[in-house]
Amino acid sequence: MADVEPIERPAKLQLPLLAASGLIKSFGGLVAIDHASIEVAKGSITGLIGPNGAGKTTLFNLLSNFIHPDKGRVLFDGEPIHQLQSYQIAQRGMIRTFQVARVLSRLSVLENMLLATQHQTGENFWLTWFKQKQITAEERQQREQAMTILESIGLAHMAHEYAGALSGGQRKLLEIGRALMSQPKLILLDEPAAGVNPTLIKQICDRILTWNREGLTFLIIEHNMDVIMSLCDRVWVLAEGRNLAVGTPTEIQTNAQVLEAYLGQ
Ligand SMILES: Nc1ncnc2c1ncn2[C@@H]1O[C@H](COP(=O)(O)OP(=O)(O)OP(=O)(O)O)[C@@H](O)[C@H]1O
Repeated sequence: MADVEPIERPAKLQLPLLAASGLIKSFGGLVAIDHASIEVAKGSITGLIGPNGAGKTTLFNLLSNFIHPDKGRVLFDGEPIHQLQSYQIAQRGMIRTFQVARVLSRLSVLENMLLATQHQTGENFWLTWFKQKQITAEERQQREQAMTILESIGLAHMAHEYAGALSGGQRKLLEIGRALMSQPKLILLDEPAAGVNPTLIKQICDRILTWNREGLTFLIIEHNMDVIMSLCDRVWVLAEGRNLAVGTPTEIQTNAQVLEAYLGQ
């Protein structure tokens, strides 16, 4: 019998890492998300833009199940996620950050990083008794991982400072660093450049590009168009809760409807 070539499965490979369709979400009488869809290709840096109040953060909340849609569905890595809690979604590899970075000010920078670690043996009382050696090794490994990430985001020298001492931009970096601790597949970043000085914005963008080259996928909400232009492969535009356009940054930049939506504001 002739050798049989292994069958490739391009269909599976081409599945978007994150795909949402037909999403609707109302708050009282206000339809914040109105039949919106979005796809994030594996390995991409995808942008989500739109005028103020367009529904970007609400869409993020729906994608990560922080709030539940009235209608529509979200698939992460090919699986529906509507029945999962936010922490279970995080365990599957999708982590989000917030417009205002959520760091614990009274904990050190390093402690903030360690809070993010998942599946810790030390969380189980009995294992704590029987597996003391393993816990110590695990904690050491997590501290090393945290310090490596802090190094890469330029915060290693502040590891033992209170997180409350960080600037707004440094808090954003810490939040991204903390997201990396659980080795996600996809990070949803809500305005990583907002309120951050230009030097730090450049540093954040460089880091995002490096992590992306290492295999991490990003979906980014951002008002800073330079950031969108320099980072994104594909950009989705939302206006009044609806999909307005999707394309490359250059296509979006010259799209008449998009310009009108922004200027109309
Ligand atoms: N929990 C809520 N209750 C009531 N209305 C809400 C709620 N969350 C969002 N909205 C409304 O939904 C609409 C979309 O808000 P959202 O914050 O998603 O927009 P956005 O595109 O992220 O805006 P921005 O760029 O200004 O952050 C707005 O009109 C907002 O006031």
